[in-house]
Parts: sequence; C-alpha cells; structure tokens
Amino acid sequence: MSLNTGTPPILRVDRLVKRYGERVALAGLSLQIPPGQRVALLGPNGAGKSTLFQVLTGLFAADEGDVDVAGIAVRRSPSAALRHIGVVFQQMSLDLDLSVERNLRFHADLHGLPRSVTTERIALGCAAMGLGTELGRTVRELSGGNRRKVELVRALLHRPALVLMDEPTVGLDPKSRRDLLAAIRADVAARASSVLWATHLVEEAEAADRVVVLHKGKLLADGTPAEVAAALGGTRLEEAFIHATT
Ligand SMILES: Nc1ncnc2c1ncn2[C@@H]1O[C@H](COP(=O)(O)OP(=O)(O)OP(=O)(O)O)[C@@H](O)[C@H]1O
Repeated sequence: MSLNTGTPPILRVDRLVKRYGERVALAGLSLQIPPGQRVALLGPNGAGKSTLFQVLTGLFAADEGDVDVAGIAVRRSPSAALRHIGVVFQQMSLDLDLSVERNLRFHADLHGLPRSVTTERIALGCAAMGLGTELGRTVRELSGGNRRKVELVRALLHRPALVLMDEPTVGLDPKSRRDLLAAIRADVAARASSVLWATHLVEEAEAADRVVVLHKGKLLADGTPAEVAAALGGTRLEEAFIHATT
C-alpha cells in the first residue's frame, strides 16, 4: 500500500479477537498506524468499531491478540499506554454541572499537567474551537455542537500521540462538523499525532489520509479513499462501500 511510511507505528493492533458470548465482534483484526496519519474507520452498524475503541482504551480486555500504543503494550501497562491516548467517545462524557474550564482542568490534573501549561492550553484550544467566551458556562448550558468541541479540546489537552474518536460528528451541523475536522487536521499537521476515527459517513472518510473498512470484525480494505474504492470494486467510495458491506 502506498501509505506505508516505514516509521515505527503509534498504534499496533495485532490479531485482536473480542467475543460477546458466542458473538464474535472482532475476528483477528490487525492494523498499524504511523505518526501523522488521519485514518477513518469506516464500517456499517455492528461492524465492531465501538468494540475496537473499547479495547483500545482499556474498557474491555481482548480475548486474544495485542495492542501497543507508542510502543507500550496495553495488556501489560494499561495506564502508561493510556497516557498517550486522547478520546472522544460516542456518548458525551463531560460533567454537565461543571463549567467548561473545570471540566478541562479536571482532565489536565488527571494527566499531571502543570497549572500554567493547563491555563495556556485551555485558552489556545478553546480559542481555536470558538469557545473562548464559553469557559465559565456550565456544560449543561452549551449546545450539542459546543459540547463536542469541548470534548475535542479535552482529548488534545495532554497532547496525546494517538487520538481516538468514535463518531465524533454525529448530531453536528455542517459548520460545527467542519470546525471539528479542521481542528483535528491542524493538530496532526502541528504535532504529527495520529487519529483513528470511526464513522458511518463516507463523505467524512473521503477526507481522511487513509480509510480502513471494518466489516464483521475484520478488515475488508485498507488504503487511500481511492485505493479502497478500487479494492471494493467501485470508482466511488460510497457505492463500493455499500456494495461490499450489504
Ligand atoms: N455488550 C454487548 N453484548 C453483546 N453483544 C455486543 C455487545 N456490544 C456489541 N455487541 C455486538 O458486537 C458486534 C459489534 O458491535 P459494535 O457496537 O462494536 O459495532 P459498531 O461498528 O460500533 O456498530 P454501530 O455503528 O452500530 O455503533 C455487534 O454484533 C453487536 O451486536
């Protein structure tokens, strides 16, 4: 594949298996992501995207296989590996009754960031997302779009090597969706962070550096959007994806 940069991967997923009873959600999945790559994880409902995120973030243990983040084995040293991950979950996970700033400071404290660094990063991150005037408001008072933006500022606050986002643009209007994607693009350009981002939306996947298609817990295709469309037997990614997964 043309995207192999030859640098050590930030994320290495090796033959991952996760079962729920008889149901196999991840069926021996392997995947590597080098620094500085924005990877869309495209899959239909039930493909295993959320399960993969839950294993990557240590919420569930895999039945088989291994995950390394920045060279650290999640199975052996989960908290050390997690320090290198920033997450935007599918469900909102901010404290509704705390202010935006308190939510962000709480996260910074968990990561042991010095106060002055935290203050600067919160100011920069919130300004970049158009949240500069929202710092003192409780999350409950914010629109859904602004809550998502706060979650992204939080995910980036400790400058993680790997950013995981589980359908982060669901429910966002086009402008908020564009802002969120632009903020991620800027972070990757500035720090060579790596992003793995689950989506159902083919148009979003088309804007990624690389698309991995997950179907029934396995990788169906992996490459640039054009390579993946061709591998799935089409010229347009959307048609090829629908054809291959239904
Ligand atoms: N807690 C659970 N118990 C039993 N089966 C589960 C559980 N969570 C997920 N599954 C099953 O595992 C498979 C993968 O589900 P998962 O939620 O990871 O897919 P997904 O790609 O995130 O789907 P969606 O796009 O609908 O969120 C599905 O068959 C699902 O029914």
